[in-house]
Amino acid sequence: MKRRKIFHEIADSIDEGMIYIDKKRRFQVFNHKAKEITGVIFKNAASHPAGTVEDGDIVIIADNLIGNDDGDLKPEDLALINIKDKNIKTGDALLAIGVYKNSEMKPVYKYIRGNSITPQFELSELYLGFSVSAMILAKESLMRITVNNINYDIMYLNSVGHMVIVDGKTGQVKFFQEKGYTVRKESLKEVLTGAHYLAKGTSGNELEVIGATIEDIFEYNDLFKEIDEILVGNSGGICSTDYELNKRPVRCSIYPVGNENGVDGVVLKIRDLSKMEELLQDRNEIIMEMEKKSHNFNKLYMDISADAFENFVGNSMLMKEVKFLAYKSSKTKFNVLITGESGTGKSQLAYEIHHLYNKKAPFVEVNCNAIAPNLIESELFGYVGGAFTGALSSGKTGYFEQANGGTIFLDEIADLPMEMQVKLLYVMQNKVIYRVGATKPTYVDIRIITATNQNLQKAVANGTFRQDLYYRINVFPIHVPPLRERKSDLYLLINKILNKICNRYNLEPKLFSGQALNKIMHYNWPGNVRELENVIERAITLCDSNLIYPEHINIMEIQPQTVMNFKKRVQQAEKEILKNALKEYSGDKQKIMEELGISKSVFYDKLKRYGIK
Ligand SMILES: Nc1ncnc2c1ncn2[C@@H]1O[C@H](COP(=O)(O)OP(=O)(O)OP(=O)(O)O)[C@@H](O)[C@H]1O
Repeated sequence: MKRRKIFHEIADSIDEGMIYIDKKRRFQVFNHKAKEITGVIFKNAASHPAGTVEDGDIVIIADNLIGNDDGDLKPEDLALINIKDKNIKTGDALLAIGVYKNSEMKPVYKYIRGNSITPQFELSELYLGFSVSAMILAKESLMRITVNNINYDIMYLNSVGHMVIVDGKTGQVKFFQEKGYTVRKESLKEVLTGAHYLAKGTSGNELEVIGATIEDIFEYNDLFKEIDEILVGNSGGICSTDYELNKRPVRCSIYPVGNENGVDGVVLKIRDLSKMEELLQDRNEIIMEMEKKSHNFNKLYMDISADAFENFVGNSMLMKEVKFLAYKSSKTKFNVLITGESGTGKSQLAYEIHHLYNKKAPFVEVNCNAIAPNLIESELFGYVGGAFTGALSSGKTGYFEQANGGTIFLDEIADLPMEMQVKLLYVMQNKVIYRVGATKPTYVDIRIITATNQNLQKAVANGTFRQDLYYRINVFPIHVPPLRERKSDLYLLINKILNKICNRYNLEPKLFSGQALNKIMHYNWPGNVRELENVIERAITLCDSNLIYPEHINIMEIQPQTVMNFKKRVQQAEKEILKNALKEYSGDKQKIMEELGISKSVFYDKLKRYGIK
């Protein structure tokens, strides 16, 4: 017994969260630091005794996203403080002061659609003689409720419902929200609807965790799934992996304890990552540092300047090879053929080659597949005035002339019609073009880069692509490998794309939470960088704060595009649009129908078909 007490005291003296879970999934050790990190106990000076909300108490609420991280609060629940406003919707941000279960006392409140919240959203009142205010500081991710000049702050990552209860007669603060409300079962909704809350700041009323099971204390999530795997011997433990616990970011290491007969339990070590944004920032900087070093390495061996390929990231061996070839080809005017699956970065690479060669010269990109066959000649080579019915009398410059002195990039070259293939070959051999209807040639000085996701050799064998043209364009072939063959590039790509999209939409920089990053890194990306880009763009649109969570990453629905027929793709896009609209307009169906311009019957039919609730 004595030994056990000493052991607990030692555990409490460690400045790192330490928990031991036995084979029956019960907590046997839960040291002081772990209790602090998970919110079982508090370090704050402020305190209040245990109790419940009572009629006549003043309730002050700050909630940045009704229905999220507040115990699933519904706008109707606000009737408990006499707010019966049908315009308040789930997803709104709300500040409110009212008296509990008193239909005489007028509440004061304001609300705003959650996604349009201002940097400082504030409500201040002299309410029943007490000076009270509530505010949401979105930039600082801070909610502050002030009662008689004392601040009750709560930081949030994504969203949280903050509440302070004041005794209506004495003005004493009876309850304030703190981190760890989930383990203590003290969400805004639970306490507002009468749940008993524990004391804070006094040791007598501490939540009892020793002997409790995982589910008694926490919401089951990926961390506990991993622990269960280790307990049954399916996994050997993990080191420094980021998870969420109580909606708080934590970094965990899990070690199995046991002998040759099996696992007896696990030791879980946790570190608070509330300052995770800083950590992620640090991590990004380290990666960038490594990237720079690696560029320097390249410089030594390949003479590639440090800022080359700024927008074409990838440090895997395969990508180094691609960059090396691209760099070499940029030093010459050879025709380059870039092959690779759809969305792997062929167009981007073509631009990089051009840019390295001469960034001031024109770069004209043409998708051979996107121009109607009867227009392709006049689009590529232009025409003289009156060349055909409907032609401009002044004539028109074609893409080749526009690219004169620079690069023309012919994407999807395999789709160039046969008769145009002959003309292209002529241009390549003679460096001249003929505008449609012209009798005199125009000289052009152009580098031609072509790309395809098809097998051109096969096309030659099938007779759909000219062999002589194939040899002409294929002087310098570069193959861009699919993502599945260069997984180590994922991290760099994710960060590059994230910054690119935030810049494009003029958004504050965003970061991935540890689990979000895990999710995106562990998905088996088939081959497509564009697909990755789409997922990141969607996650950015769905995420309201500057941290992206796993639920914003919709990858289970992605299917390799090549095996999806047209109808399926349309259905997937429809489903996506509906889900995003429901989120954006907080479920306001009337508004969504108006915005999307669809009738009620079509709207409900599609909701039903796609199983959207
Ligand atoms: N290595 C990379 N670094 C940064 N961004 C990349 C990289 N590769 C691709 N991208 C981005 O992914 C998207 C798709 O790339 P791109 O359009 O170049 O693919 P593609 O192979 O030409 O596609 P397709 O020919 O099938 O239309 C682009 O937005 C591009 O900027």
